Amino acid sequence: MGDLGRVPVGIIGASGYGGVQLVRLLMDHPRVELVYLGGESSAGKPFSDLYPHLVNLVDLIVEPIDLEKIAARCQAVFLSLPNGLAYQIAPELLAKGCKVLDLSADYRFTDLDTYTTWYGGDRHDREVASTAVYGLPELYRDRIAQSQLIGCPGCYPTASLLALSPLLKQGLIVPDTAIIDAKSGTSGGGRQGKINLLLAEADNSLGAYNVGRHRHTPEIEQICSDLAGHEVTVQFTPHLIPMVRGILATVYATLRDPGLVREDLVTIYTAFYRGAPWVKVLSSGVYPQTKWACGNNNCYIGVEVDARTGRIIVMSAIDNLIKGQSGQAIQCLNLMMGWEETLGLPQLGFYP
Ligand SMILES: NC(=O)C1=CN([C@@H]2O[C@H](COP(=O)(O)OP(=O)(O)OC[C@H]3O[C@@H](n4cnc5c(N)ncnc54)[C@H](OP(=O)(O)O)[C@@H]3O)[C@@H](O)[C@H]2O)C=CC1
Ligand SMILES: CC(=O)N[C@@H](CCC(=O)OP(=O)(O)O)C(=O)O
Repeated sequence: MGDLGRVPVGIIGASGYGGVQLVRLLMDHPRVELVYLGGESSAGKPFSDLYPHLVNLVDLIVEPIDLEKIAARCQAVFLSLPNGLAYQIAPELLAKGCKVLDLSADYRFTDLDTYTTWYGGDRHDREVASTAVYGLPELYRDRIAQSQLIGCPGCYPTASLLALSPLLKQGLIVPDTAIIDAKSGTSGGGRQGKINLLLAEADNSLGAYNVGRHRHTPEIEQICSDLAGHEVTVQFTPHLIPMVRGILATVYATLRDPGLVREDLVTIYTAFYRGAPWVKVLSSGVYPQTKWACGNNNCYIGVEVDARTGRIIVMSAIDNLIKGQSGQAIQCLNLMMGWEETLGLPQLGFYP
């Protein structure tokens, strides 16, 4: 234990966008002491050299990844690494008594064959992986609280699943009619240099990518199937949009009962998310903007019914780096530690 009952926590992969967002949120968390930041190419550098605006605020130096030392110092460890690394690290940390929150895809799948089909690799950690819980608190709050290993959801799945869950759980839509049209800011691609994320490429441009084959599709389908109680397929199309932060997912599906109107759906969504402090169901006729979610841990949801086509349209807006990543992981840590689910997380962001 650190001082004054604070829990010592570390981040492996602190230099990336997810890592620095975790640093910023954990710095202000009242029950956490940030004691370790780890990395590969950034190891040895003061963290404030990587992010100079944090000078005098974060005085930690990025350290090499030595699991023995990390486990001796940390009670909980966030892994904010590219896919395929967490499963080489998490088993040892867990064996040494750490709680592990992985932000990559490594522990999101109940079926590891699905994982290897989409992500490759050779999983030797099947027993450990079977103990992981999908870190979407709005759906798996109790299981997260009991777990030592959390596979935090991807950013697109978070926005998509929060939009779809009430419909699937209550059998309100015709199976397999869900279409997810989602748009992400460029920070979703991380801080590594990628050509499509250059300003000259992304600015003034909007386009789809990985159409019909994005790796978040099986992740979304896994949770949809769990909610519906039968296999569900979805049509998911991601787009890169010229902004830095935020995701807007617009979800279309055919209603089983064409008599349902917008007000019915608002009532259903409001009831479903009662007790979920980070989901804001908007009033009838109000649709979310990504700007509202920017810098906070909220997911804003607006619903509409088109009586002409018999379809429901649900719009869901999050900050990909907070509710879609670091904030959600901290929400899970809060549950694992038995703290308030809202502790240390921002209610307000940048919007006036
Ligand atoms: N960006 C987003 O909106 C979201 C991202 N995610 C997931 O979160 C994870 C982190 O994403 P993000 O922060 O965007 O990624 P970045 O590319 O910004 O950062 C990657 C981090 O991983 C570290 N790293 C890379 N290779 C290695 C290695 N071989 N060994 C050890 N450390 C390594 C880097 O450290 P160093 O600089 O020291 O080399 C860096 O800190 C990914 O799995 C991503 O898919 C999930 C939801 C949303
Ligand atoms: C804009 C952009 O490039 N977004 C990323 C999604 C980031 C993410 O959530 O990825 P993980 O599932 O690996 O955690 C992408 O489409 O690959």
